[in-house]
Amino acid sequence: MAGNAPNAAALIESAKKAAAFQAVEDHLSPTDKFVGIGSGSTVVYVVEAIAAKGPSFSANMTFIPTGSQSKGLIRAAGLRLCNLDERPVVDGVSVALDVAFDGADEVDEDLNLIKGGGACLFQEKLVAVAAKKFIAVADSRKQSPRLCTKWKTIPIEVLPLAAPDVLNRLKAMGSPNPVVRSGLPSKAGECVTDNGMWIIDAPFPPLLLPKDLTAEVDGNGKNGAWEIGKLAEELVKLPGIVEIGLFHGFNGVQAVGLGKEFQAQKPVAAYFGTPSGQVQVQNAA
Ligand SMILES: O=C[C@H](O)[C@H](O)[C@H](O)COP(=O)(O)O
Repeated sequence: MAGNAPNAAALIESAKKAAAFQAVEDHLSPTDKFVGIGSGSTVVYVVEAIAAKGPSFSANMTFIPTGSQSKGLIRAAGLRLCNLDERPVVDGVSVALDVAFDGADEVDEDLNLIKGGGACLFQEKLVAVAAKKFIAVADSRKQSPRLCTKWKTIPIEVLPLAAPDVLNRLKAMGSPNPVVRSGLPSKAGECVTDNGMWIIDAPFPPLLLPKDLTAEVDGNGKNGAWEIGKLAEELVKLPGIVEIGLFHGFNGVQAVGLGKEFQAQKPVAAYFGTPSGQVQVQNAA
């Protein structure tokens, strides 16, 4: 019955769905109050999984979006919506999200992420760092030993006015051909983000982890090889860059020990659906 075999696109969709449903099952507790909902095609299944639990499960939950797509998903599912800046303040601090779920374009072996393939990286990072626990959901094509191996560019959100200078600076840092992302085929001209900014896609050679550094390789880009943390540090210093699609550093659980709550960009776990229907879970060490 080869004619009835699911095609590759259908297998990818079912892989995303399996990852999302398993992640929600494992990490959304009935007692959670504030839940971050990311952007992209995999997160659609996160919302589906939450809705499938029935209205009583989420009756006491409030959902925080990462952009207009995410807002629409929350509304369409009949879930309670609250913008990031509108959540309650307790003792002078906005309450932390109990958990946030989001997709990823590439995930390395230390759970660093590239995000922004759908131009939503800025609000996604704000929501991720506001969460005690961040969970990535994806299909297994996104798994990679080092970032910029499969997804070869870093999405960078920039002020449109600054784009020409940022492009020049990125070239000077060793990015061979950074480009402003086009809005085509759906929009003529540049891709404009939910924040009114543009996206630059900057290619870099595969990014090193701290453990890759040696006396010969210091990861500062001089030989074309950047270590993630060093590159991120240089990029965010560039005037005109609003945010970068590298999610790196430490996760929410480690952040508590470091006294750096609201600064954790990395997930505590990534869920990858495979075309064979399995879900592989990559937990933080
Ligand atoms: O800007 C978009 C987001 O970072 C997405 O979460 C990311 O691109 C992954 O999207 P998808 O689940 O469609 O692969």
